[in-house]
Amino acid sequence: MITTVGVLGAGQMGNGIAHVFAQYGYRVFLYDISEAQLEKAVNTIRQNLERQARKGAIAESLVGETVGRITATKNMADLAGCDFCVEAVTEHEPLKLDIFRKLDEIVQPGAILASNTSSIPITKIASVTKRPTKVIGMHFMNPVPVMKLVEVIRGHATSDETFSLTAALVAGLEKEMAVSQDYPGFIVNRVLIPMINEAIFALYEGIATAEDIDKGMKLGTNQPMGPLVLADFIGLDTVLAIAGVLYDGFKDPKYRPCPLLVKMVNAGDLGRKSGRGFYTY
Ligand SMILES: NC(=O)c1ccc[n+]([C@@H]2O[C@H](COP(=O)([O-])OP(=O)(O)OC[C@H]3O[C@@H](n4cnc5c(N)ncnc54)[C@H](O)[C@@H]3O)[C@@H](O)[C@H]2O)c1
Repeated sequence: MITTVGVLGAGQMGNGIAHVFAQYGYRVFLYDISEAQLEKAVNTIRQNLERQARKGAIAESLVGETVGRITATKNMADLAGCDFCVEAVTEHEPLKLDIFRKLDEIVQPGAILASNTSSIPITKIASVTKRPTKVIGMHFMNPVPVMKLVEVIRGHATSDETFSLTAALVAGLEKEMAVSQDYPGFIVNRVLIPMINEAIFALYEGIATAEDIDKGMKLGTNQPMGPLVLADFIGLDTVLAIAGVLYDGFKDPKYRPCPLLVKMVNAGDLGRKSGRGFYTY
């Protein structure tokens, strides 16, 4: 039975994943290398729960109870007793492989190790562990407490048991699952990132302003937000990393990241999280 969950990475996804598991009664260990990120994550979770309570979505008493189930830690060894771990550190393959190598050594052998990666092959992540049958992709959408979908990705070795337990966990969090095979970008980012990248090309080539590109796509195709606003929301470093995985994975020039995206990431304009991207925050 899964009662204790480890979440690795306390950024925008990690805090949302910790929030949802804790809200549904799981004991959560939230790990990050950065003290500041851990502090920010716990504050964000509290504020988001308070907002949910104000809207009447959850009982007032759940705020303290939920936050109380989360232990923030800079020590990965605290995750040793977890039954299930979800990794949500920066989208950088060597970093993820390193984290999974360590996690595999630390966490009890029966535990499932999931990755929230947007695009890095689950099969490759699983290959650095001694438990590839227990490694799976569990790709939450941003913001996690709000978005209904979890994309579940089966690596080459993922067992039926691991898949069933993960599927049950998704249902228990009252989310919907879309199942993908393990190919670059899975389902959502295979379709989404080329659209965002094309919107950035449209801006780069002077076809229209950012505002008009977003207005065109928002009102013209009935999307809740335009692709450049969405890119700022996701984080331009993450968008670039996913575009790079698609480009490398398929070796097809149609996935080449727009030079403007590369330049903005080099400049540190990462979108909402840095205060500036295609828009200023
Ligand atoms: N942003 C999105 O919309 C979105 C959506 C779905 C999935 N994802 C995926 O979720 C993951 C995290 O993305 P994010 O948007 O939360 O990024 P983020 O930049 O907000 O957070 C990343 C966190 O990882 C931490 N970190 C970096 N190196 C670490 C290490 N060695 N050990 C522990 N923690 C470390 C950082 O301190 C930071 O808190 C990525 O794989 C990304 O592709 C992102």
